Amino acid sequence: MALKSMQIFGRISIAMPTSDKFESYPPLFRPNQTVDHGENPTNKLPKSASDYKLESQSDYVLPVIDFEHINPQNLSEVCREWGMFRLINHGVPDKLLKQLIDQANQLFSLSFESKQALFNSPLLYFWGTPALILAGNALQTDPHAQNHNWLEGLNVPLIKLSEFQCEDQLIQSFSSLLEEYGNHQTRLAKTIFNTMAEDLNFPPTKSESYLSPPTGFLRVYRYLRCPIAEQRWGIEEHTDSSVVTILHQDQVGGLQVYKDNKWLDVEPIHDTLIVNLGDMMQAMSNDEYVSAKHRVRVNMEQERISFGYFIFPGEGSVIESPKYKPFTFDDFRAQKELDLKTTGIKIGLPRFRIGDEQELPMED
Ligand SMILES: O=C(O)CCC(=O)C(=O)O
Ligand SMILES: [Fe+2]
Repeated sequence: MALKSMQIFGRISIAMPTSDKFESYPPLFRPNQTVDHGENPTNKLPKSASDYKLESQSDYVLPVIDFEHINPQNLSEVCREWGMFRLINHGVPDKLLKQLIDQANQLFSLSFESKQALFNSPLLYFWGTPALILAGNALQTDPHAQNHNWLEGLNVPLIKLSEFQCEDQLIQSFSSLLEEYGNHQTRLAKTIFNTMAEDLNFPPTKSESYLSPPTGFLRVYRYLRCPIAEQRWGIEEHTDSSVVTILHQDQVGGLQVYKDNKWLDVEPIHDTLIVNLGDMMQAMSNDEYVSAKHRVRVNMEQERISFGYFIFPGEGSVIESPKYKPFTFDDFRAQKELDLKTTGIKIGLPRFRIGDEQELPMED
């Protein structure tokens, strides 16, 4: 078998058979390679399986919202209680959902080197921790960082997709699917947001500037098989910074939501999407709605594909609600990036909530 020698991050060299099925993995995530992944005490998974299994299926079923018959009262309750729900009758064709997963699988199965060479703006390839990436601008994480998420992905700003042409047939076809999918996501996000805006009595000018379709972007993820799945996260616990996030996942599972002090599995159910509210929505609602805390587990046997759609307020739109100092999404993002750099964690809304400042870590 042909052997290929590779220099990883200028530090460690490994020999890898070219036909190795882990050739598609970023080197850091290949099994039996010599990088010491080390302990990760702060993010270590609890040992007890019951911690991440539903305690009682009947008490904790993720609420369902029927998009075709959206009931404002139901939606309002779910946004206040959970900040996450399952969306049915969403009108995104089943065929499109399947093709997206199939083609994403094909693309991610290419060798790591091909993926690095093939993907270019607006489909930016990354691996590791996406929280450190600016929307639309893939920034590589420190390869030696211990807290990297066990995934690779594509970051795709929708606004740049319509003019995109690529000679590679698979990428061209995938980007057309993403564009069609993105249009559906915008349609869904607008209706869901407008229903919430009515419940919260936003003035019409605020409603318009609080949700801006040109800011929408997609993340296509492949969570990788992980030999130390008990010690690593697909994505560690977080809240999204968006107004609204919409997720499409394959049948593998791994997404969990935090509710009433428990982590609950968000089971994959065919032909349903998962919607969660982000920090912007929580602030706009003056903390009446919840930005749902969630995380993704990895496993030893299977890769997992998911698609996230994220939408934000318009540029310069000032979020005003009694519990918060007025701020824009740009202010929020800049603060988040500063916090990540100086403290290693996202602090998020408490940075802007009146009265919370005293309790927060100081910036360097
Ligand atoms: O892959 C998933 O199911 C969730 C992804 C996620 O939480 C995120 O991208 O913020
Ligand atoms: Fe998320």
